[in-house]
Amino acid sequence: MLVTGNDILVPARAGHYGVGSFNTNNMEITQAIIHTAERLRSPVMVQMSEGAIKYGGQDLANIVIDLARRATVPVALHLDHGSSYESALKAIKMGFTSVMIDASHHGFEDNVKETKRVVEAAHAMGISVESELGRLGGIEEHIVVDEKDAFLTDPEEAVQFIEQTGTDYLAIAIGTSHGAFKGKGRPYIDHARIEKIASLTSIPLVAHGSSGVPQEIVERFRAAGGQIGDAAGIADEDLQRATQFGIAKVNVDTDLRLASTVGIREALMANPKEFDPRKIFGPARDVMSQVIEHKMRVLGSVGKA
Ligand SMILES: O=C(COP(=O)(O)O)N(O)CCCCO
Ligand code: NA
Ligand SMILES: [Zn+2]
Repeated sequence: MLVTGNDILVPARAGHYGVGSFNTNNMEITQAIIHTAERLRSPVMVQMSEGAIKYGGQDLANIVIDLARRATVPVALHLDHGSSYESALKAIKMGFTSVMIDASHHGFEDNVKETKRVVEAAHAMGISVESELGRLGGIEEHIVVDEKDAFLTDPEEAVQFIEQTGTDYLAIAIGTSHGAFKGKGRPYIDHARIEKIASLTSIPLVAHGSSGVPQEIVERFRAAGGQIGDAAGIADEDLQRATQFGIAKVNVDTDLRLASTVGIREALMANPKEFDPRKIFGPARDVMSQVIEHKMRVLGSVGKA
């Protein structure tokens, strides 16, 4: 069933488990996400970035909404990294049940102002809101935040921000970053900071940049002709620990990008004569399902629906 982000995340925070919020850009990714959630009896969030909306538009949103409506587990459709009030409202008009307004690149006051505006409008329409305080490293889609500007979320500021905006859930910067290169080897996750913020707040917390970049997938990517440098993601045990202490929504995009590309490359390498798209995109769906299953088990959301 199609539900709001709060319907999924409030129980997750209370139950000390995480729920994956997976980015989609086409039908096969959407099927892998929702069918795996149904098979494992797991709630799930499907998210589209502004780039995905540009790429697939209402066509893609309708695929998600229809699969979500027919799903036997709770599914929310979430706008990832909404960059403006207009973008958030447009997504709600498209049928999204959860929207992020990411004004984390502004100063505190402007972030509060921008976020508050979206919260008021979204709540008037029964839609949940995610906002962000603090800056991840890596590339935040439309913003390049290099190491020195990347700053982690201040716990006291988080309390103020939540009170002043009414945000339903809050993305915090705790050491993760977007993309396949999250740090030399194992990225540093500031667990003390997560636990401090969680002890001062009661709303679901969000971890961006939470792909694990499994080495097995990276090796298969290279073996099938892919080129990638020293890729590293968040360790399973770091993610497990974070979900025990307040992280309820966990964003995953890179793992699906790598998994789908592995499926496609392996299919084409195995049979150069193949040109049936079902034989090329089908394997992508299968590899993504395996990666999604692993993530749901790590987060503890299996059987929670
Ligand atoms: O936080 C994330 C996903 O992070 P990750 O790159 O670790 O999958 N997202 O918000 C997805 C969009 C960012 C570009 O990938
Ligand atoms: Na998001
Ligand atoms: Zn993100």
